[in-house]
Amino acid sequence: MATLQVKNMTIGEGKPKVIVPLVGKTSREILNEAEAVNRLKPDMVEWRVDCYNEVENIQSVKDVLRELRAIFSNELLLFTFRSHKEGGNKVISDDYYVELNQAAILTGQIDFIDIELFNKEEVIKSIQETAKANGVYVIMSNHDFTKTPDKDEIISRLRQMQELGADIPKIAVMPNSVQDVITLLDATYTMKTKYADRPIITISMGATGMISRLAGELFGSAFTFGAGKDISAPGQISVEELKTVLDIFHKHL
Ligand SMILES: O=C1C[C@@](O)(C(=O)O)C[C@@H](O)[C@@H]1O
Repeated sequence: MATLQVKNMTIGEGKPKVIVPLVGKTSREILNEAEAVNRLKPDMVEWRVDCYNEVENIQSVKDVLRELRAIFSNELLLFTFRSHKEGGNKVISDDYYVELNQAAILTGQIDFIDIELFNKEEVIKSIQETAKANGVYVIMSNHDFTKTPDKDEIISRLRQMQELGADIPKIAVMPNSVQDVITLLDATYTMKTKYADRPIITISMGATGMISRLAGELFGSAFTFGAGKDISAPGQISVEELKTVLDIFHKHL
């Protein structure tokens, strides 16, 4: 599994890097949250723009992005519109999904953009081309909030993302048993050792899946999401606790 160098961060080696989501609803809430999250010293900050009540106003989105960049001048910034069908907060049209993501890329304020795999090919292509042309890296993602697909299906989705040219393929799934967590970890390790030629992110959500957020250095997940002011998905623990465990793994591995 090759690493990816972005700014001064080598992604895919050593400790998993910590991403903290921003899930505020108003501009004010988001900026207050950002100040608090900044103190946690995350490696990357994810703005979950689907939580923002003005997400349908491109100018407001751009204004918030400018302020976020000023706060997070050293951290990587990830822009994510999570669709309603994959656990997000708002339903928007394909056209607006493309327009919003392209506008975010063109601000020059973000480092990464999230594009969901389960989109029409032309939707993925248009956003990806804009990202490439503007030096923005693509995390391609897929989420299942109800179950864990089998090992082959998890691997097949991650490989599909890789074939589509994602810089970082990512999958988050919900376990209904401990065996499901083992399936996710098994798929992750097989991906890391057999198929991945770039960093990947894998998550088993909920309390049962917590180990997947802690042991990425062992199994092969390059990033892990920690809770800032609020969680953006079940199973996220505080950044402080998360970093403690990541340090323990790193020290002894
Ligand atoms: O895709 C992911 C992963 C996530 O769902 C998690 O389980 O930590 C949290 C989301 O904010 C993010 O976009």
